[in-house]
Amino acid sequence: MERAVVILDKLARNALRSQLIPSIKRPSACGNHLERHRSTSGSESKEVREMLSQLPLFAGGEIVRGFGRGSKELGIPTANFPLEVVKSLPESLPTGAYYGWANVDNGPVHKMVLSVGWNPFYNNKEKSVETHMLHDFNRDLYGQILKICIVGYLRPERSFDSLESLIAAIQADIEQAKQFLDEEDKAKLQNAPFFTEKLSPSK
Ligand SMILES: Cc1cc2nc3c(=O)[nH]c(=O)nc-3n(C[C@H](O)[C@H](O)[C@H](O)COP(=O)(O)O)c2cc1C
Ligand SMILES: Nc1ncnc2c1ncn2[C@@H]1O[C@H](COP(=O)(O)OP(=O)(O)O)[C@@H](O)[C@H]1O
Repeated sequence: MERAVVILDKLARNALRSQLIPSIKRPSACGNHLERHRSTSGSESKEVREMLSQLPLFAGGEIVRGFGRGSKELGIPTANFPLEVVKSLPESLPTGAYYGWANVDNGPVHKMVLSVGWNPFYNNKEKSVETHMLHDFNRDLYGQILKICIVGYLRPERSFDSLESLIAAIQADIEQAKQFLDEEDKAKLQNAPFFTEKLSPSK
């Protein structure tokens, strides 16, 4: 069984690079989330710029069990990738919240938000990559193949004073993701051939 693969679609990446990099200077496309970074440190801005140059990123693999907190504690279920997929994403991809597109077993493509990191609120020991699709599946998805297209970055991961604050932050991520993904250059990525192709082994 092909357990985990990651595909970085260079063509699609190059196609978007020309649109995302200038948008750092023109807040119209991705201004909101980058603004949050400008207000912190200069080095973070550079890191965000470097990260954006790698988007979009396409990845896929089997959905495995996490800690089961997403649906029970947060009311926000997340589909977790195995460690092989987590490790094969670029190391320079900063931890934090992202948005993009996702599908399961080559089915319909849905908007999604994504968490990359150690979940400081829970102090996880392993890095995880977790996708919440903005779709009501009403069932678990373990063992099925998740494909994602990471389109943009929202914010760094952080700890929170309370579970309610963590949930509120993710809900805010979801609202932002919905808006950004309606923009034409981001919306078109939901039709990427990657979502219907057979997965090829890790490159
Ligand atoms: C969009 C998004 C943003 C997140 N941001 C944070 C964060 O800033 N800090 C944090 O500790 N966890 C964050 N999480 C991760 C949740 O804590 C995690 O999904 C939850 O613990 C469920 O994990 P599980 O799938 O292992 O049960 C985020 C999750 C999502 C989907
Ligand atoms: N909209 C959705 N987005 C992502 N995963 C979902 C969704 N709906 C159901 N699931 C599935 O729900 C199950 C439970 O999620 P969660 O509570 O986060 O557990 P885990 O920590 O094992 O991932 C997982 O199999 C997940 O794949």
